[in-house]
Amino acid sequence: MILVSPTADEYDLLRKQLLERMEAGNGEIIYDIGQGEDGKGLTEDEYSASVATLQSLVSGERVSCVELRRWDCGTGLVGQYLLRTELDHTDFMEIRVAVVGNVDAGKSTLLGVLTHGELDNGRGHARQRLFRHKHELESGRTSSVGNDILGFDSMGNVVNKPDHGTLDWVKICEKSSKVITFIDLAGHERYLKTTVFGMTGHAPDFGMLMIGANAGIVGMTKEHLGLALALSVPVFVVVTKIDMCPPNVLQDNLKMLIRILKSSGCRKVPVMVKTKDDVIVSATNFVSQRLCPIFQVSNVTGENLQLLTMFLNLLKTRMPAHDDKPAEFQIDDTYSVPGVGTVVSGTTLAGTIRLNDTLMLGPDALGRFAPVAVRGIHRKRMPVPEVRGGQTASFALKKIKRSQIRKGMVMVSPALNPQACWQFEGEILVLHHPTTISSRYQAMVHCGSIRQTASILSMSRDCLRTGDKALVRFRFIKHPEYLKHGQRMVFREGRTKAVGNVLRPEPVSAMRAPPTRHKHDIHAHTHSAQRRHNDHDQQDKDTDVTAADSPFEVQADKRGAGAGGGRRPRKRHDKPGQPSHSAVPAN
Ligand SMILES: Nc1nc2c(ncn2[C@@H]2O[C@H](COP(=O)(O)OP(=O)(O)OP(=O)(O)O)[C@@H](O)[C@H]2O)c(=O)[nH]1
Repeated sequence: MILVSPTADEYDLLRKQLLERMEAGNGEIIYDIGQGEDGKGLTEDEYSASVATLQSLVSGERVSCVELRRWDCGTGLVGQYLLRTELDHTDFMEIRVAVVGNVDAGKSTLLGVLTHGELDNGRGHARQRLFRHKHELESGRTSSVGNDILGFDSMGNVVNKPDHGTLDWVKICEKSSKVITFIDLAGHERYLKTTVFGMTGHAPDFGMLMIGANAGIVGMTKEHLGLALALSVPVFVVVTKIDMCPPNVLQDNLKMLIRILKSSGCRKVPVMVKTKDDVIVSATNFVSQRLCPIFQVSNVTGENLQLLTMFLNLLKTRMPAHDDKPAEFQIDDTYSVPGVGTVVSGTTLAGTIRLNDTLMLGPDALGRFAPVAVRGIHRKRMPVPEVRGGQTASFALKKIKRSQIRKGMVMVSPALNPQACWQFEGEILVLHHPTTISSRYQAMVHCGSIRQTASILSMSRDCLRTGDKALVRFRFIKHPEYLKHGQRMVFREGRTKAVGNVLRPEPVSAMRAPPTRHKHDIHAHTHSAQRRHNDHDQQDKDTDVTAADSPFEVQADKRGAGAGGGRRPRKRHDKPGQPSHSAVPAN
């Protein structure tokens, strides 16, 4: 009610609170009108007066104010407004969405339709623009991690305007207040390594799980959903091809989807998004990770695509900027650009990196870091003077060969005195393994943009089966890496999958030779870990997210199966994954 006719003091207080909220919300908030302390709505006049006050509060602040919805709550009018900062043309908010789902679910098609604003013909017309490799064009299958962008202005309008079928990224970024980067991950099992790399190395804020309406939950769908859950990436589902699916098949597949989402392995609250109100409610509650909005769309008729677009416009990044901390940038790709030289792309995990800053690049094969100057910065191909935590970028580097840089390396502030490690201790949970894992077992560690085989030196248990959790000491087999406590990791090889956290990197002196392989003792941890594990020493079945039947256990800790086989609810032990980015050629 205070918005209706505030006194001068109240007005100042409202303005102060609003600007604080805008800052805390990284330049964007949803403002409620009419829901006063008495719980009553407003009359028409009161509502208009409140909106006028709100507009006056943000005037002079370069903030857009757009009505999202207004409705009668039974006792009067209430409404919600999107307040978004109008950024200057070199800056924009950045949201990364990993696009996953089985082959032929329509991933590339949906991205083509969303970013080019032109519907598909059902025979692969829209996806043509997105393919990056010749063999993809021929087979229609995505094999590499691709990126596409969708820009929204401060009013929430899409700014993508293809010119003769091609999009000018710089123009999109200049006009945008918010840019959604879609990380199009391969759907085929053969490219699972790429998919996992995309999910860990490109730091998605959200996962968009695509399902073909008539195919339903097939192939890699569960695997991809499981991966997103394991990495604590909130997921929304887009069911495509509703134009060509018989209603009974669609209903059966939706039922199956809901059953899986609600199962003890997922513990999600599915929400069918059918109206604008559903979009606003789901978008505003989405970061909580519990909610799983489901959209049913057609890329051919365009049905419900406007709801999905509105949802994307309202998404907010999950990645804290930490821009007052020392700079940290993780490299997920390298390029050689004629006339520019070596270019690296990746994600700024913390701090602010400015043109001509000198950062420490490493670790090399001996674990060393070398100073390197940043000669050019691009965000989504647009030259910018600086990049902040949470943002992806490409840097042009001087006097360094591309061959000296590999994915997984970092560029960090010299103040961090970075150390590489050959070995580290992690706590892992085995999601699936056909038999048992023991010491010396080797598999690929994915951690941020690091992707390297590591072998198990020792474990807090003799062997590990599906569903087991343990402290494990790993050693990289090729070169040392830069790791940090708390980083999320995936350990996988074929159908074997484990997820966990890095607990203790073991830095080595940069110049010392790599340690020889020997079994290390981690008995100090063994007893307490063993005690914990005895608690939930349990069944080794159905942790496999690829299992075809019944609810699956993605988080796998199937401890606590009570009498009669019922499972008690359990706590997620996961923390949000470490961020990263999408490989964007700099020029
Ligand atoms: N009728 C109809 N066809 C669609 C729709 N969405 C996609 N398609 C068609 O489905 C086929 C597969 O779509 P893609 O976009 O290549 O599928 P994908 O998931 O990207 O496949 P991968 O890149 O191999 O992972 C294409 O022929 C599309 O034209 C839709 O909503 N309706």
